[in-house]
Amino acid sequence: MSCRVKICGITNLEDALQALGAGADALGFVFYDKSPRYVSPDVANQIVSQLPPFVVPVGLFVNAPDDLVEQVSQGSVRWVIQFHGDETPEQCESYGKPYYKALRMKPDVDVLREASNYPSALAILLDAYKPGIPGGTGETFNWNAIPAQLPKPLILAGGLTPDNVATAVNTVKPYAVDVSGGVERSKGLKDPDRVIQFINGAKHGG
Ligand SMILES: O=C(O)c1ccccc1NCC(=O)[C@H](O)[C@H](O)COP(=O)(O)O
Repeated sequence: MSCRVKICGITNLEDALQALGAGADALGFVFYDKSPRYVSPDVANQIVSQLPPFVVPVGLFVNAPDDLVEQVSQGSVRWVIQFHGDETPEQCESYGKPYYKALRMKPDVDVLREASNYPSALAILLDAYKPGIPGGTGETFNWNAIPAQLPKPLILAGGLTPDNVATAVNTVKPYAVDVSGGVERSKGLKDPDRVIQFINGAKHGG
């Protein structure tokens, strides 16, 4: 089975449909208002209502208030939630929705221990750590620090690009890869050619 691809930071329908046409499996929508990729719940739910079947829309939150998560979730039964902040396992479970937990690769992080704290997560996403920026850093991290036996499917993120994604997939062998900045033409807008190159690299080695 080839590696799955999540294109994150979708802000408009055109980019969503282009990514799906190129073979994306999941689309990420950032509900963190300090991000240049922020999208409002209304716009995101409007986009999700026009997606074809067999596509996973992923709503991304960073220590968000309950009412924001609920407002988004109630817009469509299709949402999977990606918790990208310091949310506890209890918070992640409290919405009754399937979820991914993102862990940032701080130098001293015990990934196995952290990941095992979220037994109800569908997957664990590993992302680069940059103080003050919770995600979308455009930076890679040391893939050798990823434990071989994670308890959940791994989504690899952080600084992936059309140039390094095939190496990342061959080295780490993740369940899926996740990209934002590496396939943009400007913050929040995707570059169709880079999206195609990235997905080909992830699924077919370039
Ligand atoms: O993308 C953002 O702006 C963002 C902001 C705050 C929290 C998370 C964010 N993105 C999460 C993602 O899933 C990104 O795809 C992931 O961090 C990788 O980003 P990049 O290094 O730009 O590919």
